[in-house]
Amino acid sequence: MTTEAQSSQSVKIAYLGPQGTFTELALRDLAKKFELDAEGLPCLDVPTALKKVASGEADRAVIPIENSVEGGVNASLDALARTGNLRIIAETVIPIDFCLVVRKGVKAEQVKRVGTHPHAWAQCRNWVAENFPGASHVPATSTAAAAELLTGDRYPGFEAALCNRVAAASEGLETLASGIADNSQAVTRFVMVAKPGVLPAVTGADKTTLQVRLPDNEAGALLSMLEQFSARGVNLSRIESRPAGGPLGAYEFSLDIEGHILEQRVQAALVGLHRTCPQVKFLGSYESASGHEVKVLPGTSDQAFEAANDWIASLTEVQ
Ligand SMILES: O=C(O)C(=O)C[C@]1(C(=O)O)C=C[C@@H](O)C=C1
Repeated sequence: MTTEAQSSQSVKIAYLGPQGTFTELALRDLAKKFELDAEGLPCLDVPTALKKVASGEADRAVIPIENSVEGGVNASLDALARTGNLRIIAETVIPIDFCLVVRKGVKAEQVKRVGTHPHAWAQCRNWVAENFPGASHVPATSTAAAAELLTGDRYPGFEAALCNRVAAASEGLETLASGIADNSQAVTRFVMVAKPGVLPAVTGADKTTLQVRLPDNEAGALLSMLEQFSARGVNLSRIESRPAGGPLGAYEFSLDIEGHILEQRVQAALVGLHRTCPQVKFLGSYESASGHEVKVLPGTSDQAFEAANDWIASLTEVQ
């Protein structure tokens, strides 16, 4: 058998570009971890990166999914749930801090507008308010896209950009400040996505991502969804409500649970969801970046489920 690492063919990985985004840093990190000969395909946005995988133009995509300051990256969560038939196969968590860059020669007092990705702005707005009072945000498709616009000939509508150190090192730019972060602990979680194939192996430190639609207008529907997990000792590490895309008031829940779909307690919870919820999307089981072993509560191990199934079989056996 030839693994991807041994094969001479490179793996095409679509990502939020251009070169020099935090997403590209995450891609390089994942490629190193899985020893992939990665060929990055920079995309304008996350839905485009995912579509490239769905259409077969790319083998994988790397997308930001959750930020410790701003919460879930809605554009990614929605695109992942709607693109259809894609699975998360790995994740990584990257510490985030920013540089404020300008065109060479531009002085700090000339900075009135700051271009960057909305998530980046959310992580630096207090710093900007303190150091550049009155400066406003101009949204860009990514941090590196904002930096790149500053290197062009035309005025991009802002004098400074917030980006990472890689993009800040681009020719023609000058760094006015670095190590910028309203929260010095800020991290962003990125996932690698592929078409369904072989499931990543069970490691004991796994996560499963789901998108669940609740029955409309049913009292206690959220509680009964959560009970499917609690009854099997399955812990949730993230839960977010997202509009279902139809009329006002219809919501889906995007969640990460601890455990792997090949584990019996996770399967039992999914069976319960499937019986009681109009739609359950399985978006992948994969090793968590923390590598922390999942705590399996007494009575919820695979052995406990097998023993219980054997017991039922013994009760129903024809003598
Ligand atoms: O703009 C980038 O560089 C990105 O990779 C996107 C993104 C995000 O979507 O959160 C990634 C990490 C940072 O939190 C800021 C922006």
